[in-house]
Amino acid sequence: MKKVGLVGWRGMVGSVLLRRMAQEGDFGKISPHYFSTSAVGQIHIDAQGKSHTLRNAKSIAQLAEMDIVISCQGGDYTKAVYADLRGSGWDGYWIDAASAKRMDSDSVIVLDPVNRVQIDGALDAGIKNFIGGNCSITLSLLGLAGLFRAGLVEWMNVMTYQAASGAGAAHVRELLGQMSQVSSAVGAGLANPATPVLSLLESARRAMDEEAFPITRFGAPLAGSIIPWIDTDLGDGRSREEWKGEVETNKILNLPPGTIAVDGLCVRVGALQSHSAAIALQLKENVPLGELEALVSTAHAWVDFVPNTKADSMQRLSPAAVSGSLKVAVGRLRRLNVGSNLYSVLTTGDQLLWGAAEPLRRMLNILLER
Ligand SMILES: NC(=O)C1=CN([C@@H]2O[C@H](COP(=O)(O)OP(=O)(O)OC[C@H]3O[C@@H](n4cnc5c(N)ncnc54)[C@H](OP(=O)(O)O)[C@@H]3O)[C@@H](O)[C@H]2O)C=CC1
Ligand SMILES: N[C@@H](CC(=O)OP(=O)(O)O)C(=O)O
Repeated sequence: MKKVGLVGWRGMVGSVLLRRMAQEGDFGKISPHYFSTSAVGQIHIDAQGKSHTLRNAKSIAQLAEMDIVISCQGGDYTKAVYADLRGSGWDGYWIDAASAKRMDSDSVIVLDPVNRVQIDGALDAGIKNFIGGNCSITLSLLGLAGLFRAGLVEWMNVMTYQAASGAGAAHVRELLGQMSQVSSAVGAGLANPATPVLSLLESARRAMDEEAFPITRFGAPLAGSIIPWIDTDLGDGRSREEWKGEVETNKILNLPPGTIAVDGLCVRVGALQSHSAAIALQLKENVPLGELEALVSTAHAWVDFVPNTKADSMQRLSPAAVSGSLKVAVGRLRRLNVGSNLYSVLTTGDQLLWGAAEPLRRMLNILLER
């Protein structure tokens, strides 16, 4: 059995990955080795009740014993160990959720319902690094796979609504802490139906302005607000999250850089789990809505096509409707009245599942099946 080193399994993406691997019986196919950056030597009891001594995620020698390493630890970790691990002569497979190696020429971004051919070609060519894509891009490509496959998309304007959990475990705690402080501030007034709503809003605003309001992680209030910047400032007006849109889309689709133009604003919202994107799609030709719907909904098993009605959209097309499932909901498909062959669409999916853990889990299985 292949020795598989699991790094970052305590984090959100890592925990979801382990849960999915247990659900799908993947642990029966591998010899798992649990690594840690913070609790080396401690005992971990896995989902099967088996006990493991945590190995040192910073030890190149211990990592080099693995046939496959799956890291959900983050980009700083990848930057700290990857080069030394390869430098030590290690020839194993590196599967990673972080962005650090995504755009390197010796890696493939994995999203097998969209680019399985490319993954197989890369394996045949001896590529050893398989990296999960950015969660927003992954979910949009998965939702619109049928349109890309048909070669219909000329450009996309992607405006995201990204959940707090996209930023990591500590950020989720901070958002819940913010919600809790706002809730405490309005609690008594809310209980009294006679309290004027403007006074409730003022109490909430005052709580958000207080010095004790927790904003260490996000840098600004998110509960009751939005944060219109995700990841670093590239200095040209774009955030790094926005830059990823075009470069990753074209790399995933195996197209020369810039073939499909992608741009838009990435915005953090107070959703807890699941990223959404409102997309303006410029198609190369005029396609009847029914045909677009058929292309989108039959692309693969995970698309949930939502008819463009108020009732369906409210019930099925939201983070609340899809969180915790592998469904990628696609709806609000209609023509936009501001140009020709221009359409709107909204995608939403769980960024911890299809947006992060599931492509890695499936890549592991692709390796095990070869
Ligand atoms: N969150 C998401 O939706 C997505 C994340 N990614 C990428 O995946 C990687 C991991 O992200 P994510 O899982 O969100 O990161 P987390 O912050 O949840 O976890 C990363 C590591 O932080 C350490 N950690 C510190 N405090 C805690 C805590 N309270 N609870 C759990 N872990 C803690 C753990 O390491 P240790 O046990 O060694 O201390 C853990 O492995 C990143 O590169 C991210 O960019 C990609 C797509 C989507
Ligand atoms: N940056 C994304 C999540 C993520 O980790 O993306 P990436 O793997 O591209 O850094 C978010 O905060 O929602």
